[in-house]
Amino acid sequence: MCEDYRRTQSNEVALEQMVLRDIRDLLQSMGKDIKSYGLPVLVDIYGDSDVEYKEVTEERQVKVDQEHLDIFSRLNTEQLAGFNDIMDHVTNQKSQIFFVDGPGGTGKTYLYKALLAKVRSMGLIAIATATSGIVASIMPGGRTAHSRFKIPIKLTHNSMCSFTKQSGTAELLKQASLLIWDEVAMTKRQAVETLDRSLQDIMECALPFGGKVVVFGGDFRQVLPVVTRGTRAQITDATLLRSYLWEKICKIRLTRNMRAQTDPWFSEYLLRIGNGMEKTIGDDYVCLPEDIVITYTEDEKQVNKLIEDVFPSLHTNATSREYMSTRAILSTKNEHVDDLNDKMISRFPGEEKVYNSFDSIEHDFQNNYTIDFLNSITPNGLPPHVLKVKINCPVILLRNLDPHNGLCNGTRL
Ligand SMILES: Nc1ncnc2c1ncn2[C@@H]1O[C@H](COP(=O)(O)OP(=O)(O)OP(=O)(O)O)[C@@H](O)[C@H]1O
Repeated sequence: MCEDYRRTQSNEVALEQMVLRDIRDLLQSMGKDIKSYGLPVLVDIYGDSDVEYKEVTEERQVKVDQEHLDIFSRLNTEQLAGFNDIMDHVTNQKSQIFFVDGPGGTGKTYLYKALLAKVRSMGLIAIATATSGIVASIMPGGRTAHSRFKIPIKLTHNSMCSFTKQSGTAELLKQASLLIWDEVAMTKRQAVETLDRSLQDIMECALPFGGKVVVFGGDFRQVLPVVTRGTRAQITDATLLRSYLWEKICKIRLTRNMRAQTDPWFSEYLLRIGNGMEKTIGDDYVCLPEDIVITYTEDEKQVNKLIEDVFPSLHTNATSREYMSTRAILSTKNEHVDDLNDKMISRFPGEEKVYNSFDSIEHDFQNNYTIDFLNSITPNGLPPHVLKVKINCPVILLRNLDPHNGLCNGTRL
């Protein structure tokens, strides 16, 4: 960064300020504050107020795609009813919370895109958020809910979002006509309740979310909030379903699977599993139909068959974007993912580049953890000690590097 600026700026002090400004912008896009990192002081020539209202300017600059405006004419009956109801509340500034309830593939994201485009095309502010960075990046101007609303990591029954009433975030929220939060089923209800309290505070209005039109979406058949070592009852208790807000929410139900339209049997089968209606063995296991199963054997043969079925003729197709972006092997455990990655990368054509991580332990004066041991473990969210890559092989980010430009945890490149 510094070297880039050095070409046009020789004054060291000015150079340092330019780099600091860039770092501040990057951190701000991830909802963080440069002041927390002990860096040299940034002398802001524009003054603090300009910086704070950057959130509003940025939001107003989100482009409205014609393609997203055109979605309106393609909405199915259920989506259209939801769209009209929400837009009625937005245009008439009537306070309401909605929950778009639909199993995977019923067009929830499709509906949000239509709403965002419509509200923004009217010159109003619509805020798009999701619980995970990857889903947030699918919506134009999308950000994770935690970063956009500055929700604290540690939540209690009376916690508040960490923005002040005078901040740019507060100003943005005050001006917003519509707030969307997707994948809310994965979020602890305390996070949603924190936003409710904070909005009531900044709007000085005792209505839910300070009188805003808020659209939640998600699917309780999919992933639920993570409660470390939590029991089933504790996990259920952490969901929005158990919040005081739930009964105040207007539900919009989507039932028509738009993704699997060509395979109605599969979409109905998925729905039966999600609704707990498919026969189970023991408590949790469902019986998969034989034609979608590769029988397990101890040797490597079946894993190789799985790879060949999903990635046929890999050598000839490895450089095809269409081929690589339309297939994936999912696994429930990281150790299986590492194993599959190893096999896939050795099959992938091209020269292999190997990168090793540098691991060390702080304050381990007795040398309890040897380097070999550190190298042998792959903690959640970190790549393995030996990372092998090849030109054109897909990679998935494990960090939110630049969410504003779509580089989030989970982005596939
Ligand atoms: N009315 C529609 N007309 C045509 N295509 C649609 C319609 N609604 C949704 N789709 C398409 O169906 C697919 C699934 O939609 P979408 O991703 O919005 O579903 P979702 O409910 O958000 O799914 P998930 O819960 O898995 O994220 C997408 O490819 C989308 O473009």
